[in-house]
Amino acid sequence: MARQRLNSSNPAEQELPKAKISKESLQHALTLLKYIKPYRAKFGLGLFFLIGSTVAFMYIPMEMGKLVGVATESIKKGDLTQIKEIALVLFGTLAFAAVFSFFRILWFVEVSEKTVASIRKDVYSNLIRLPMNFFAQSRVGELNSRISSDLSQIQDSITTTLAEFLRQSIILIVGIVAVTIISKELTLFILCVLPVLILIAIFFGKYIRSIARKAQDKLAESNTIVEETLQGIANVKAFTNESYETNRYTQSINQVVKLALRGAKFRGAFVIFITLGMFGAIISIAVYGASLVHLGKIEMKDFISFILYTGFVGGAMGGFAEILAQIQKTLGATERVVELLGEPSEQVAIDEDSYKIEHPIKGDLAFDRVSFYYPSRPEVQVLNEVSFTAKAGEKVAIVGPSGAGKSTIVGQILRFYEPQQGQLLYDGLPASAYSLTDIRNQVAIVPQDVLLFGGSIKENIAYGKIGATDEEIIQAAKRANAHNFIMNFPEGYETKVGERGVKLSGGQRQRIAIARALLKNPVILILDEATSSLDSESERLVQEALEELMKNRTSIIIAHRLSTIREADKIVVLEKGKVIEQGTHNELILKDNGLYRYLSELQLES
Ligand SMILES: Nc1ncnc2c1ncn2[C@@H]1O[C@H](COP(=O)(O)OP(=O)(O)OP(=O)(O)O)[C@@H](O)[C@H]1O
Repeated sequence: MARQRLNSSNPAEQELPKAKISKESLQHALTLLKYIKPYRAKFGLGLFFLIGSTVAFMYIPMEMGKLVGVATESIKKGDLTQIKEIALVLFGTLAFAAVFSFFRILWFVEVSEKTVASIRKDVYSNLIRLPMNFFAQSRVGELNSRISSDLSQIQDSITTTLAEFLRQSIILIVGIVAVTIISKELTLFILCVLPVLILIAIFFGKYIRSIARKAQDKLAESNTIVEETLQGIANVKAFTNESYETNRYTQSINQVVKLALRGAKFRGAFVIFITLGMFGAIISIAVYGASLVHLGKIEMKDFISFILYTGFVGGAMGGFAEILAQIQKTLGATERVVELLGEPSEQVAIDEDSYKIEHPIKGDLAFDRVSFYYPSRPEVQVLNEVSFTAKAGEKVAIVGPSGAGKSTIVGQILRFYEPQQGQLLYDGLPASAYSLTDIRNQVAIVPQDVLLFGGSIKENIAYGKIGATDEEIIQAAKRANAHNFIMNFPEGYETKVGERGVKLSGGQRQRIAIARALLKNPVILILDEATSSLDSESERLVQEALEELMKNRTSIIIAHRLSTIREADKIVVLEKGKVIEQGTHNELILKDNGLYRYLSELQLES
């Protein structure tokens, strides 16, 4: 019978959308079957043991009936031998079924774990190679939870749903055959009554579950209030909005209670239905059967077997609704996973060899009339015929108001997106002449917001060069002015950072990122200057480290503070995706009505 979620405080199960059972959805499911293939022998054995244990269980009612018959006779005869024999057979069957069930579970779980592990690995390695555009259009958190719930659903199906489907089918077929052999009359009677009652129970159950789900959703909503307000507690306090938030939470909780109480009424009614309807039906069958026994139409032992088989058949009929729902959910999950596996990925290598540079770049970079819009927003032309060059070893700054397209230029250099028109040239050759991996291996970025991964400082620096030696890491940290502050932590380079580790200041994080970039030793360096300013000591340390990093390589600096780029070999001024000025600081500052001059004056004033 369908599992019920009766109480609003039960943990919220993620309700996965169901898919129609169609040729297409079944084909998707078949695509994933290739992952089971390596374990098909174990899977086959599991199936065999499943059939074995189910058939054994189905034999028990027959023997139980016999036991009752023999018991009646033994009173007359005064002999217990037959009872003992049947008891032995019953316990033997139980033991057989138990051992078979053990192996069935063991093997099904092994097959499902290994199968889903290979699917997980493939999904992840495909996901991580998808183009940026995919991530721009999907919400990463949602994607993550979707994949994990979809894969759990598939795993559940291999372990449980499939087994249950087979088990219940066997029970249903064997059960109906058994009751028909015992008494056609009684079978006809139950086949008229049972399906109707079960259908009512299924619909009733569904309705109750939908109310429970609404209560769950409401509860989740109220939890969001708690989460949001605790995360933004400083805001709540600063605006003295404690009572406003308390009211909002109270209202939300009251709605949960209202829905839960409504659900309770239906649950109560459901219990009435089960008591009167279901048990009433069982009693009716028993009374009808007893009258048949009385009339000598069936024997007592067959009557007992009949009642037991009826129980099994009823259970199997009820169980099918849930199994069908699970199958539909699995087909939905399969469709989404197959879709994800089929997304075209970028041509990047993900094996160890991918770190070898096949086609070295000297460092000349040129934008040649590059026009670009994000595929998700084709109506906004973000770069409009952008052209500029950076010779090997030069420092080129890109400046411009917010939204001018500076970060988009960074994305272009890293080849996150293809321009719709124009091209990028590396050492005079079009970007298409290089593999993506080669370009990205020779470009490094020190971003505005430095993301540190959960792990040690050492691991975070080594991210610039996987497999770097301790000596190389320390050297990079020293050159990045990071060694001293790292050594001030009791655990030095082993200090844990990231979400669960120590919090590093903005300047410290930047120096870690600089060390990372130094270790990567790129030909082209992109500096996305942080907008938030650092205190002067920190600023000096970061600036020094950056100077060290920029030595002997082409540097593209996305500058927010114009004071830092006076020495640049070239400044490219961008406005609404167009290059409107370019030249050195001294050239641009002399331009009357020039945007650079205007922006410089604006910053000087502030
Ligand atoms: N992934 C994206 N998808 C769609 N549009 C985007 C995307 N990223 C940026 N844009 C849009 O492209 C334009 C340029 O953005 P970009 O981030 O390149 O500007 P920016 O000069 O770096 O701005 P800021 O100085 O504020 O960082 C903006 O209109 C922005 O809304």
